[in-house]
Amino acid sequence: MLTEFFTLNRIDPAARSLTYADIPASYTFHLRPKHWSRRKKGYVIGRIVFIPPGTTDVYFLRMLLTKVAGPTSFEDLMTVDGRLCKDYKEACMLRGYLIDDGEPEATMVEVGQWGMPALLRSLFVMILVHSEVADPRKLFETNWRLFADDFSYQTRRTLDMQYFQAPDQYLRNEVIKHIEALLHTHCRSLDDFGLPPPADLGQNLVGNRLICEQLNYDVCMQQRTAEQIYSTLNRGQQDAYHNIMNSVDEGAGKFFFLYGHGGTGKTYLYNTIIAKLRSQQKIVLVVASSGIAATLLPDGSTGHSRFKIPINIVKKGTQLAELLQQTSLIVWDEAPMTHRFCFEALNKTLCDLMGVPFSGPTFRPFGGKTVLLGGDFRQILPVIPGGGREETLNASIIRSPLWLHCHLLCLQQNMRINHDVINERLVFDGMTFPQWVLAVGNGTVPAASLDDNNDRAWINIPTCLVLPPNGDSIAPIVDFVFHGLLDSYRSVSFLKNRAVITPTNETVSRINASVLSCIPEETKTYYSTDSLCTESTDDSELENLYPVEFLNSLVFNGMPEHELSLKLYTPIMLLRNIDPPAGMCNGTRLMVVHLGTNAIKGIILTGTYEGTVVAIPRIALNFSEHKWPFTMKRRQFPVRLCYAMTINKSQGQTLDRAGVFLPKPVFSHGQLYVAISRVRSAAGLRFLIHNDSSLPTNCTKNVVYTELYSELIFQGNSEGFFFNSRLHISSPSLPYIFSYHYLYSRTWT
Ligand SMILES: Nc1ncnc2c1ncn2[C@@H]1O[C@H](COP(=O)(O)OP(=O)(O)OP(=O)(O)O)[C@@H](O)[C@H]1O
Repeated sequence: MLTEFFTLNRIDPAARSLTYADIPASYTFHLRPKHWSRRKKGYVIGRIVFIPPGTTDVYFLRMLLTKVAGPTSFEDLMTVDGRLCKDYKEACMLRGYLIDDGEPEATMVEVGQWGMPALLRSLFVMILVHSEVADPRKLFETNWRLFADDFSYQTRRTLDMQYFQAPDQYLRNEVIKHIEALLHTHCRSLDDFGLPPPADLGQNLVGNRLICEQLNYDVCMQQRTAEQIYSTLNRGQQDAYHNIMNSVDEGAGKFFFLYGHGGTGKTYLYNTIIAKLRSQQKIVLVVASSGIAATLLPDGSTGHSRFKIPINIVKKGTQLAELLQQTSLIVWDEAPMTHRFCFEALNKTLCDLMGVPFSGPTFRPFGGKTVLLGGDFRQILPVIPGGGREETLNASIIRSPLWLHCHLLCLQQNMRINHDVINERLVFDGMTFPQWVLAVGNGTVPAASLDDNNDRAWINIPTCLVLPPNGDSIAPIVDFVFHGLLDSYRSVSFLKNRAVITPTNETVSRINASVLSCIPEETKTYYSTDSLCTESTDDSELENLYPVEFLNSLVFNGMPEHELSLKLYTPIMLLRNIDPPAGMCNGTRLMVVHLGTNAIKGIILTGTYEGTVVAIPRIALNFSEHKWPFTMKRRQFPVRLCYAMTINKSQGQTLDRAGVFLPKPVFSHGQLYVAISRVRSAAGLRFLIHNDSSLPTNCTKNVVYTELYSELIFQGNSEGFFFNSRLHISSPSLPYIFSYHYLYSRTWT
């Protein structure tokens, strides 16, 4: 009938004054052949099928047919002032049949001033259903935030996270779901009004506590922090900042390594980037290789615990998988001390989760996530039990295939060092103390000339830093570090700033026992209960072969002693990450303030949680070693006295007074550098060296795997600013890199 109506309008000028709805009053429709002819008698009222208001095309076609007189075709209906509209709705708009959204919009704004979100949602639906809103989608997009206020609040209460800002995507979806339910009560649907259906967001928003935790930040505070720190960044930090932020903003997914010696402001830069991204409601996962470094980062945790490396594989669909998928940036501090397999495992996990192939032209490191590793390769490298130089180097991230994709960012300006009189004084061979520390780290201190020894690793320690030995007594170093112990042994500030540092656990125990014996407090001894882990063996005979007394005598790396003797006010160090979010990490130092039967009460001495009082329970710890055919379980407080600590444990600690006791030389890369770089000034550092009588007492070994540095930077060819076709180096003073000695001697000045 409609086609014939158009035909009639083309041939009969009289019909052109009528609309489709009017035509039956003056014309009759014939079926064979189909056509309209002028009505000769009678009067008929035309009726067009009712179509409820909405956004469907037929609704607007119907509106045109009831209002436009004499159209000659569908195109003619859609043409307004000579312009062919894209659809009937637009034609209605241009012809002025639809009310301008100004009015619904004004209604929303007005009621928005006093109405609650639930009321606004109902109002919106009423307007949709009962008014002919020209563009419901636009009205929704401009107002949905008004409808969502109560969802934000409810989410915060449910999660008990006062700063949690539910992501827009989640809030919008909740609004859509509620509006859909309201429309159903009017027998209408979202589709009727061109509104999007609710998305299936799974459990990845408020259903996923891991994600919520990463969004529970006061965005205004983060923004202020980011702005404030950003304004103080030095040039190198700014360059690195923009490189990293661009990668996140553009979704470029670059892999960066932030390289700089201690004090060049790596942590400062991480903090700026983290605050900026968190202020934008982006997820940043912040981890460090050691628990102690993790406590220095905002909401940091250890890489192993965060990514469940290496045992658990992150399965798709789990909360952790969703968290990783939604992460914008991963920051990993102290990366050089982590085995490259951990990064490779993370790479595979992320590739798997992000659907990126592990190899080939479309491979993207870490599945296309921006990853920022950082640290100082002069420090301790991954510890490989029984491993030598090559095994240690092979475990470094530099030897990983991932390194070829790395963008190396260098920080060179030391922002920490005290340029005080003592530090500026020359200590050795024309070098000031800070220059000498870096030269030790770089392995560029001249070799000592020793009569019977051609090992060039032996170096002379500046004599002003060496204490004269007294037989094999440890008294000189203990006296230097704990000078005034009897007056100050209860003082937190005294204890937190000093320690003896030495390469092995054996010497640590000896020094601890010696200092403990001087403390005028009662000793309390805790004995561990040791057993064989039944799950580790089927051999019931093993229990007879290895009696409990034997297990009590065993000492494993990182294991608390069977006989743990403590006194009030002694400093202890945690040996396990028992509660990282509360600052109780492997390496955290505390002072004992109560020795209970089942718990030890302590005050955290350093880091973000300094001054916090905590309780430490006994826990069960499992240990195994290749040479024993069993796993041993020891139930004990996971602590050790820490008047002295091993060099490896001292990494990350800052001290005012450190005594480096070397009954034997260090044995691994970076140990001497880590030991001497714990202090801020030469005045706080002394050595006690027990060498064979054939060697001078100011002479010791410095183990530095220098090939690491050449592999770090000098790999491959040069390509403009880049040294390797894929290894990119960005540094404001790149030419200095060609002269290592010059570079590192410059950085302290
Ligand atoms: N741009 C800067 N302006 C002011 N102070 C800064 C700046 N950058 C760093 N600092 C300060 O310098 C000191 C060292 O910085 P930071 O701890 O970030 O160095 P780092 O490279 O992480 O050192 P480490 O490797 O020993 O942990 C800190 O006290 C920090 O506040």
